[in-house]
Amino acid sequence: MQNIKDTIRNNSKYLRKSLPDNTKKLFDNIIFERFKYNFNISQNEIYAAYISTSVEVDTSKIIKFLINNSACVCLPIIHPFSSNQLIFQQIDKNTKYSKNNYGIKEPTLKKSKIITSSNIQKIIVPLVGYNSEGRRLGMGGGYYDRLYSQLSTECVTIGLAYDLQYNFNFKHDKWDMPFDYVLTPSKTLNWKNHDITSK
Ligand SMILES: Nc1nc2c(c(=O)[nH]1)N(C=O)[C@@H](CNc1ccc(C(=O)N[C@@H](CCC(=O)O)C(=O)O)cc1)CN2
Ligand SMILES: Nc1ncnc2c1ncn2[C@@H]1O[C@H](COP(=O)(O)OP(=O)(O)OP(=O)(O)O)[C@@H](O)[C@H]1O
Repeated sequence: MQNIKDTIRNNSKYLRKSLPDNTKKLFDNIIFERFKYNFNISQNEIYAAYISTSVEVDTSKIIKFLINNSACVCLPIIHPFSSNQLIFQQIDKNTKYSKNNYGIKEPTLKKSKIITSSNIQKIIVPLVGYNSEGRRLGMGGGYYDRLYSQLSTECVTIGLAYDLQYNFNFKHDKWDMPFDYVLTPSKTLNWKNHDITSK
């Protein structure tokens, strides 16, 4: 039997998929504008982002913007043997890419470019759903939950989402990643002083 979290996850995935292409493009642009408005990028600031799939908020403009503004940008790679762990790797114009087991594009592993997770200053995170307390529901692999305990306490967590990804019924587990910000087409949500006992 499916548990409640999986049912909510499937429902949010279904809603996310239902956005018409042109609406999605419009929303992605608004979220990009919101990102530029809310975050001042300093030179060499270490940003982690993700390469979006066709149903996720498009990150391509944000990544280009960060690079053009001299941030250090790193992207996740699924660890080749340590299960459900992510490695972050700095990208530049010479970076080669391959697809992981889920068919998601990621940088091809190059040891000299790995960034230690505790050095990430701001992290842009993919999500399936979020709740009113700013907790994240992901794809179900626990990748970002495990990562969270490796991040610095100063690291700013930023979710990018469509408004329909808000889920009133999602009762988070204690390990679910807390967001400092979630940017949606209609709002910039900000949770200050998260009451987190798991970190
Ligand atoms: N763009 C992006 N990159 C990411 C993540 C993400 O959510 N989005 N991840 C966040 O953790 C990690 C990959 N985690 C994943 C965990 C499970 C599935 C998965 O079950 N995929 C299904 C099909 C997708 C679906 O059901 O919609 C499959 O492969 O059968 C995919 C990715 C790392 N990179
Ligand atoms: N810090 C952790 N250490 C070990 N296991 C964990 C940790 N966090 C979560 N898990 C395990 O990972 C599994 C998936 O968790 P969950 O359903 O919350 O994933 P998710 O956040 O939706 O996925 P993802 O982060 O990959 O998008 C759960 O069975 C949970 O027990």
